[in-house]
Order: sequence, then structure tokens, then C-alpha cells
Amino acid sequence: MQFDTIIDDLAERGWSLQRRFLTSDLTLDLAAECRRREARGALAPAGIGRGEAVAVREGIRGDQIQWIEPGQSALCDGYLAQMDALRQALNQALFLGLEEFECHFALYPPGAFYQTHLDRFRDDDSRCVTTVLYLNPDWQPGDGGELRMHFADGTQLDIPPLGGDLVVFLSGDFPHEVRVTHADRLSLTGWFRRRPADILNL
Ligand SMILES: O=C(O)CCC(=O)C(=O)O
Ligand SMILES: [Fe+2]
Repeated sequence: MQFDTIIDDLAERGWSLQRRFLTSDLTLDLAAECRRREARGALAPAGIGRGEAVAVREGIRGDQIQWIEPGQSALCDGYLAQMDALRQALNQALFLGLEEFECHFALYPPGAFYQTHLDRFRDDDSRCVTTVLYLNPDWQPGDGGELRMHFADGTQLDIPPLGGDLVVFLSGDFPHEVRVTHADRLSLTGWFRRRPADILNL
């Protein structure tokens, strides 16, 4: 089954890279959907932080995003359904208790980057597992824009944002950054969440 290696990788080392997770047709369709959203002005500069504390700081991240909601398009609904199947598989195998998935398109124009960060907010540890799906079918080695993962032993790994590839990692465990890109860099970034502790009243 398609999710088995993701589950094994997460259990063994906390992260996974799935080459060609999506077919090239589906990847092209999602890239076109991201471009349509850009063309109608729906993408907005991404913020840092949460709720009222969100601030746009181009020195930290330079991408433009739009959150995906169910019912916006059959294409996105299909991706959300696939991620929900992954959520259930992760829960069954690893008992992660993941309850929700949130997800946005991101477009990094040339010159944009995202400085080293963790995907967990200091005041909210509900994000458990990060997923990044890349939508760049013609990515070239000189285009930059690698996802740089920083590991606890001091080593790092650069992952190019190749169309159809999916990266999955435990959100709280890996500082990571997006290296400066030299071409438009498209992706769908998401997070599986547990319910925030305050809702559970823990
Ligand atoms: O696009 C990527 O490779 C990573 C994006 C990221 O780190 C984020 O949006 O938090
Ligand atoms: Fe991140």
C-alpha cells in the first residue's frame, strides 16, 4: 500500500521523501490550480505566527499562500481525501491521534526563501506532522529553492522541490528552511493536527 514506506520512515527516523507520490497529470493540474489562484489575486503574503499575532515579515519568509477549503474544487477535494486516508493510516499504525488537516498553496517567486524554523508555534503544539507536495514539473538543478532539513546530529539534507514529490516529517523535530529560489516555486503545504490541548482541557 502506498502509505507503508511513509509510515515506516516516520517510525524509524521521523521523516520521509516519497518520489512521484502524485502522477504527473495530477501534479500539472494542481500547479494550474495554483496559477489560477495567483491570476485572480487570491494568493497573499504569508504571515508568521498565529491568530492576532500573525505578522508578515518578508525577511523571514517570502512566499504567497492561499489556504484550501473543502468544496473549492474537485481537484483539491481529491487531494484532501488522499491526505485524510494518510491521516487514518498514520493513526492506525503509529497511534498519533491526528484529527485534522490544514493545507495551503504556496508560491515562492524568484528571490524568495523561508528562514530556518520549526512548524510548531511556541504557544500551540497542535501541529504534529508536516506534508509538502511539490508542483514544479520542470525544476532544474540551478533553480535553487531546496528544502534544507537540519538533523539533530548536525548534518543537513537538501531536497529539490521536484513535481509530484511529497515530503512528510514530524513538525516539532526538524528545523528546516527553504533556500532562495531562482524560479517560481509552487507547492501544497499541509499539517496534520491534534486538537489543541486547551480544547481537550488537559
Ligand atoms: O516548501 C517547503 O519545502 C517547506 C515550506 C515550509 O517550511 C513551511 O511552509 O512551513
Ligand atoms: Fe516549515
